[in-house]
Amino acid sequence: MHEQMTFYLNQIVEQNPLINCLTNKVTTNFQANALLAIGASPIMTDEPDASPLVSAQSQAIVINIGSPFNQDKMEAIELSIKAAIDKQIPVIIDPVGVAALSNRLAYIEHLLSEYEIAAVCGNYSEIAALAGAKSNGKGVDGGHPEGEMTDHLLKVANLYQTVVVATGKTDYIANQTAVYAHQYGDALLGYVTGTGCVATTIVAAFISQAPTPADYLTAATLATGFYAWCGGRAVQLTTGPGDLPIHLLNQLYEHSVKANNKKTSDKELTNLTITQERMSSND
Ligand SMILES: Nc1ncnc2c1ncn2[C@@H]1O[C@H](COP(=O)(O)OP(=O)(O)OP(=O)(O)O)[C@@H](O)[C@H]1O
Ligand SMILES: Cc1ncsc1CCO
Repeated sequence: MHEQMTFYLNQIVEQNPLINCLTNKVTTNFQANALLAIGASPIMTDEPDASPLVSAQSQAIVINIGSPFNQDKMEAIELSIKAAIDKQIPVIIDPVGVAALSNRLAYIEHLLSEYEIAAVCGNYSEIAALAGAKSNGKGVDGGHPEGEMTDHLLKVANLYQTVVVATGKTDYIANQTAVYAHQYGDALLGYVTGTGCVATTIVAAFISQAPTPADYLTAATLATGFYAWCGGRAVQLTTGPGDLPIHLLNQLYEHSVKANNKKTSDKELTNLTITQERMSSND
């Protein structure tokens, strides 16, 4: 696990992957800074003319339908997805707001059905909504959906043949056959907007360095583990939500770019382990 984590973190720092984020106006700056902190290269485009061109040159693209979500954005999204898939560039979707708004749910279901999506990353309510469960979400918040989260993840993974990430108290990561889980985060992360959107961009950076699509599950599992682990450590250094993003960005940087520059093994990271939660929907 530690070797794989080091592989992905070093790859990101050394390859400096371009990650095009078609994202929302609330969290765009936080996402860009988090990508820079781990050694990736962010670009935020959501114009129908520019975005597909940038997507075709990127190493991964992020589709986040948080506000604005309008005709221009939808056009940019579909053209970008087509441009990326044409070049086998992974597409990662953050289904913001699908638990609260039926038109967004229908749109994300359309994207997942129509295109080969590398991963879909949302909070509990968003993933439950995609699984057709009663999600109890409010606005863009996570909430406590009915049913078992692992069932919801496996259902979405099987419906759309994709990797699924659900963030919350426990982060779950699944494909059609297995679910992984860890609890490295901290509830304080829920008091800062965009910590889930940032999680998705970190997943995109890791997936951009996956040797093959068969490695997307591992990449997403390592990404969420690394991110939540940095989040948990950041919380220990904060006095509240105000300075949490500062410490989170510092931790992301400390254990990626800075560790890579030192060329010595990051001993603190060796404590990070992630276990398999269950095998398939029949278990
Ligand atoms: N109760 C909790 N305990 C521990 N960690 C948590 C908790 N809630 C969220 N997290 C962590 O916070 C991060 C963001 O997850 P969350 O589910 O809050 O995202 P989100 O609702 O999509 O956020 P946003 O929409 O603001 O971007 C994840 O890394 C997750 O592990
Ligand atoms: C608060 C908010 N509203 C639309 S997008 C967004 C960022 C968190 O999802």
